[in-house]
Order: sequence, then C-alpha cells, then structure tokens
Amino acid sequence: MEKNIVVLPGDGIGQEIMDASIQVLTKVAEKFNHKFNFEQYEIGGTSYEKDGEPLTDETVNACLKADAILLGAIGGPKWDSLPPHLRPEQGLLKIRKALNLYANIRPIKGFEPLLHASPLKESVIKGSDIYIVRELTGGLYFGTPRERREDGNVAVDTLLYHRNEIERIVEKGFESARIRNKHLTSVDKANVLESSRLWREIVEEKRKDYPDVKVDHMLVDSAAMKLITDPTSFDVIVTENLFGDILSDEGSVLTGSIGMLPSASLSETIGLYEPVHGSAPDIAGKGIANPLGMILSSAMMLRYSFDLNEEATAIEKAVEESLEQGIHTADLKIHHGKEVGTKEMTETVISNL
Ligand SMILES: NC(=O)c1ccc[n+]([C@@H]2O[C@H](COP(=O)([O-])OP(=O)(O)OC[C@H]3O[C@@H](n4cnc5c(N)ncnc54)[C@H](O)[C@@H]3O)[C@@H](O)[C@H]2O)c1
Ligand SMILES: CC(C)[C@H](C(=O)O)[C@@H](O)C(=O)O
Ligand SMILES: [Mg+2]
Repeated sequence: MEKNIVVLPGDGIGQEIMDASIQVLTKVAEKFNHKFNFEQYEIGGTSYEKDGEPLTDETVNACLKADAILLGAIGGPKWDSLPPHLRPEQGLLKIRKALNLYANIRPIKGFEPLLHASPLKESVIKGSDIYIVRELTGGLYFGTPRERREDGNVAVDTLLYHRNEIERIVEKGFESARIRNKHLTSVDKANVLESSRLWREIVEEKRKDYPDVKVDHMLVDSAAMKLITDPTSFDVIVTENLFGDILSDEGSVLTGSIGMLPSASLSETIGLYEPVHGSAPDIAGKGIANPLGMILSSAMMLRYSFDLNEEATAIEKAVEESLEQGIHTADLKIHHGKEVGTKEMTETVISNL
C-alpha cells in the first residue's frame, strides 16, 4: 500500500529519534512491499524560529491531508520565557485540538529483557500490561478563563468538561477493555472535583452498555500509588487529560525508561503518533537518545491507522530481539550487554527486521 505520512520532528532530540523511525519504516516498506512517502513540517520551537509561531496553518493543513502523522517532541529552555501563546507546547496543544485528537492511547508494557532495568522489584512489575486511555482535548489544558489577575498576582486555570467529551473517551475506555482483559479502572478525583463527579456519573451510565467489563473507580492519588505497588491489578485506565499525563510518565518507570513509551493520539478519522517523553534538552544533540519510544509509536501508526498488524508486530519483535541481544541506550540502567547511541540502536532494530 502507499501512504503519505507527515513527519513533525520538533525540538531537542526530536529530529534524532524521527530519523530513526523513518529508517525503520523504510526498511518495513521494503520488506513488505509498501510505499511510505514522508513530508516534513515544523512544529514547536523550530516552527517559532522559522515562522514566528509554534504551529502554522501550513503544518495544520498538511496534517489534515495526511494519512497519518508522526511527531518527535517539542519544547526546550530556549523558548521557556516566550509569552504563553508562542511557547512550543502551544503548538502541540493546537495540533491536538485542530485534528480533534481526543483519545490518547499510552500502552505500558515492559519488554522481558528490561524487567531488571526498572528501579521497581521484578516480582512487582512482572506480567504488568496497562493501557492508559487519556482524554486529550479538554480539561485544564483548554478550559477558559485562563489568565492572570490583580497585576499578575492571581492566576486562573479552568478544569472544564462537557458531557459529550467525557462520554466519547469513556466509551473508548470500555471498547478498549472489551478487547483486552475486560477490566476498566476510571481514575478521577471525585471526592473533591465537580468535573470528576460528572465523569463518575457518566462511567456509571455507560457501564450498563458493557456488562462484560468489570469497572473500578479509583481516586487519582491512590491510583498513583497503586500503579507502582500493584501494577498487575490494572488493565485499561481511563482518565482526564492532566491525570493521564502524570500517570503515564509515572507508569514508564515499569518499563525501565520514559524513552520506551509510545503513544497514539486518535480522532475518528486520523492518528498522530508520538513518544510519551519530551524533547530531553539535557541530552539533545549528543546522539544518545533512546529511539525506541518513537520507533514503537510508528508501529502503533501501522497498526491503528493502516491496519498493518503483521508489520507492526515485526517492529515490536525486532525491538524485543535487540534488547534480548543486550543492545540498549544509556537511559536504560542495566549493567550488562552493550550501551550504544541512537544510530547503533536503530541499526540493530533494522538488522532484526
Ligand atoms: N510530547 C512532547 O513533545 C513533550 C512531552 C513532554 C515534555 N515536553 C517538553 O519537553 C521539554 C523537556 O521536558 P522534561 O525534561 O520535563 O521531560 P523529558 O521527557 O524531555 O525528559 C525527562 C528526562 O528523561 C530523559 N529522556 C526523555 N526522553 C528520552 C529518550 N528518548 N532517551 C533518553 N532519555 C530520555 C531526559 O533526558 C530527561 O532526563 C519541555 O519543554 C517540555 O514541555 C514535550
Ligand atoms: C508538552 C506537554 C504539553 C504534553 C502534555 O502535557 O500533554 C506532554 O507532557 C505530553 O505528555 O505529551
Ligand atoms: Mg507528559
């Protein structure tokens, strides 16, 4: 098949990991007889440098026409003191909103060879397989008013959800649980937040349509604790935007490194795929970034946007095999095998394809 993929490398380590991903996809195309066309556009600080804004209409229009989108990462200290609307992060939030990417899927499943790479006990994490369904276009990230008052001494953010926004993500959570292990944990803060009480009501309404799915409600503070003390007790977690952001970084500890986690951001019609981590300014340009989160995100693209399951599995297997051979980047704290840079890690994955 032939597909047009818009690539948005972004900032920091973005270009390094995007190059890795394109090389892997090129090998997959060769092997399975597909044609992937890559078109590169700017987002984030890189876009601000070129066009004075973190996301241009040109980039949005290209994404709207694409079959799928790959994104590296955005942000960095260079742009941290810009006014809020010009910050790289606004580019990311704008593209999510413009494409209506309301469902952010963040699977957390460790690879067997990395069980001992986590600071958590092997006996605690063994067998964990978690699928976070994070709401991505609402909540605190988008609610208004958002402003400073009283000469800047008072700050307001707004956590706002409409019923339909909660309904569609909760449905996604139930549908995901139904094809996995039939257990949905809805994470909220219903003991304090009004938006969480509406969220919980809607989960209770929807569960009637999914009698085969076991439902738990859990408060987010307790969920944060359980995620690392009893990770095998979770299957699908559905939660609002900010909680999902925080819990997914925490969950990455199970896999050995934030550099391992992929994600898919989905609307009804298109998908954008990006690793969970950020632009890692502390290691940018050093050639040592872990490309596996990005590479695994491109596997998710093949599976979710193009229905190429065999090809997606081939990438995941090649990653696993590379790790079995002991090849790993410096973020994975393991004391055997061979520590390599981004390029050699990528070449190893390609050679295992
Ligand atoms: N989706 C995104 O583009 C995204 C996500 C998170 C943060 N950010 C932005 O990234 C910038 C830096 O944020 P941060 O430092 O809090 O988070 P970060 O995820 O960029 O980095 C946190 C730590 O993890 C390490 N790390 C992250 N990815 C890695 C990889 N692939 N390989 C090896 N090590 C890796 C970094 O070196 C750093 O020590 C900020 O501007 C933030 O807004 C962007
Ligand atoms: C950079 C930031 C806006 C973003 C978020 O909070 O969603 C990031 O942390 C993520 O997890 O994708
Ligand atoms: Mg985050």
